[in-house]
Amino acid sequence: MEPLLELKGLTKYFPVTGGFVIKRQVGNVHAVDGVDIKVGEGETVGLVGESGCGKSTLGRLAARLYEPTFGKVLYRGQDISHASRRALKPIRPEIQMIFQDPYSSLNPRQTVGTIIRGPMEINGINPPGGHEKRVRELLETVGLNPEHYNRFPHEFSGGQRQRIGIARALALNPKLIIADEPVSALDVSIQAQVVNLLQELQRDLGIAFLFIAHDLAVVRHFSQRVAVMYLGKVVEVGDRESIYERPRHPYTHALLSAVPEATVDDEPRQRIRLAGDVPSPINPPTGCRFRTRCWKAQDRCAEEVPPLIQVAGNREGHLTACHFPEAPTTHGEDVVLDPALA
Ligand SMILES: Nc1ncnc2c1ncn2[C@@H]1O[C@H](COP(=O)(O)OP(=O)(O)OP(=O)(O)O)[C@@H](O)[C@H]1O
Repeated sequence: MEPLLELKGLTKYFPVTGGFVIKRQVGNVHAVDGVDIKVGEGETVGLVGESGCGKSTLGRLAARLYEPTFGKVLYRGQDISHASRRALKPIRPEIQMIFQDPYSSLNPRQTVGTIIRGPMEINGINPPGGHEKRVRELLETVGLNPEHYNRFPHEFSGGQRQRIGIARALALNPKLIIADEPVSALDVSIQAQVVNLLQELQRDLGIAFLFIAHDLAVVRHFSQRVAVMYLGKVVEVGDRESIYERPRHPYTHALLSAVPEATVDDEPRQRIRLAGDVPSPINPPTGCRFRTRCWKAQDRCAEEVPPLIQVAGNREGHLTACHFPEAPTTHGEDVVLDPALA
């Protein structure tokens, strides 16, 4: 079946300018570099990686808030990579974004009712029974009291404000929500409640999600598939079990080692401390971008970009971009060990 969203070789460079008097371009920030991701109808794909690896840029490209430098954004098979504002108009309501900081994305001078009905009014949507009735229904859907229609954002807690942002995104009956770190700013106890709400929306309304987070623990229960990003590239992607139980990329291992409950063969993972800092995306390392921090790196890693492929021992659909992947764990019966890797 055709995916709802397909990103093909998606690339975004931001120009870096220099010079005091005459500004000229001296380089590029390689924020997103040749990313392929598919999101099926009603599916949740988690996108994880450290700060600065390009997750937000990718989310904005997918929502076509940014225009790609190279590559394609296909929505229901239609190439919208360079579509004009007018051509995007009918698609915009179907792709909504929710952001990390609910407070800054809500106008403090508007009531909750005005905030949530705004997108319907702008898009000329007149629900049966009127806007107010629909807003009250949406407040209920996201677990808020419909009687709070006339309240202002400052009267709500952080978690409740994120629910207001979610209700506003739902007002246009989206098919895809790009959630950019939607729970990172919330207390840990509140995070689970908001993730549960998103999960209910996915189940009850069939909404697909591209769920962006910096740690693997948050996306674990919610995502059917997970893509791991490092310095502008996807280094590993696969279904949830493959990523959490049989990770092959050293970077995925390092990220998982920071998740307290993650285990391999019921043994807790040893914490992996990565050497050095993430290199600059202005001048990323040649070959494999992770090699400067990788304990397995060899000469080949500096010379050849590892393709994102199904390396020996991976299950169908589990792709890894590494010349020297970690051995698959013996966790599952169906893992075929490559003698060269065992
Ligand atoms: N508008 C811009 N102009 C120039 N550089 C940018 C712009 N937006 C992002 N970048 C750079 O692109 C790289 C990727 O940024 P991005 O915000 O996409 O990463 P991220 O993984 O979402 O990080 P975070 O979790 O901290 O938001 C960073 O080096 C960032 O500084």
